[in-house]
Amino acid sequence: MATMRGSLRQSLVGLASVRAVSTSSVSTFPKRVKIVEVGPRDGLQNEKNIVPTPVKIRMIDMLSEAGLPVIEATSFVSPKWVPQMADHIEVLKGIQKFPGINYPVLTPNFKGYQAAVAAGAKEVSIFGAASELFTRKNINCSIDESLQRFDQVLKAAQAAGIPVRGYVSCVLGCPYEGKISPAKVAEVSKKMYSMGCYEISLGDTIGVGTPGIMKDMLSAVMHEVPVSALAVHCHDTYGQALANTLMALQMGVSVVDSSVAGLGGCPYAQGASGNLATEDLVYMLEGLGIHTGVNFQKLLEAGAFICQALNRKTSSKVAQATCKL
Ligand SMILES: CC(C)(COP(=O)([O-])OP(=O)([O-])OC[C@H]1O[C@@H](n2cnc3c(N)ncnc32)[C@H](O)[C@@H]1OP(=O)([O-])[O-])[C@@H](O)C(=O)NCCC(=O)NCCSC(=O)C[C@@](C)(O)CC(=O)[O-]
Repeated sequence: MATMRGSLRQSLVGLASVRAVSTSSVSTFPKRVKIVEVGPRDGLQNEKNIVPTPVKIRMIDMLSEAGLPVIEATSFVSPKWVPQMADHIEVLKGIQKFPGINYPVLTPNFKGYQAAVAAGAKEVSIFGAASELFTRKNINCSIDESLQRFDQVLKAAQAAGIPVRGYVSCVLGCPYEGKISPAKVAEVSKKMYSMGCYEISLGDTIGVGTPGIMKDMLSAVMHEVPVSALAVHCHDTYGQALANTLMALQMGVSVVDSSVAGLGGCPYAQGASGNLATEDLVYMLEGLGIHTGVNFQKLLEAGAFICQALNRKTSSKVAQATCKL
């Protein structure tokens, strides 16, 4: 039975390659997409029960074995604000560092940056938002103040040769302010990019966006930041994450954030549910003939491992489908 399941899974994975051949003439998509796996950080930060550190480490090692090129490992935020990430030093020190894989961590301020670098971080991410109220709820300051804090991190990181990624949250809507104008997203993105972030990840934090809104927002941002420096980060609260990501790919974005098993959510964004599932993203990309370099079987295993540890079902449709086979 196990062998039969295995071979059926193989055929499902194989189906992706068949589709890849039939659609390889689609020229509007990037040839290669970099997946930024955020499961160990975004996926776990909202979990009520503290996930044991060895489980987090094993999850990250399995994701490394699956060949994800970037795995966001943890965040150096205040343990009072996000208790789940309090073991950031142990996690970062405990994981295997595979050659060619980056393990960035979130750093909201200089204190977090210093702690992250001392623990061996080779890349950090700062996280702002296009919404004043969300910024206040999430990192306890205004947008302007957040940019001043980020500037301190960026200057230190630049001096140390450490790349910095920047997040802009609430790009398609805010849990506290509602609609967010594309112009505001473009303004904050431009500032963070000009300050030295090598990449700006645009977050639909509460998953309210639809492809049309994604298109308008990206059009505005692409006037200010080159598309090669943009990533999208879609939560799937309203089931739009894959469609929104597809729109971004069609517009030339070639970096996509996702979370294994569709885990995720921000503790300071009411109503935020999981991210786009990495399994669903890989399945779609391979089906489009877009190379990801991810070992699909090992990715499924990593998802099954963390779901078992959390005692919950996967949110990935593809993982659900392969489980039924
Ligand atoms: C930014 C702060 C720290 C400001 O919080 P604050 O209370 O204003 O900070 P403070 O400077 O006044 O310090 C208060 C205490 O926190 C400590 N502290 C200060 N900084 C740190 C630090 N880095 N690491 C550890 N401890 C820290 C500091 O030492 C002090 O400790 P005490 O003296 O009371 O014992 C806080 O608001 C915070 O940690 N927020 C993080 C919230 C968070 O992690 N949210 C989730 C990530 S964002 C997200 O999920 C969205 C994203 C990225 O996925 C994209 C999307 O979906 O849109």
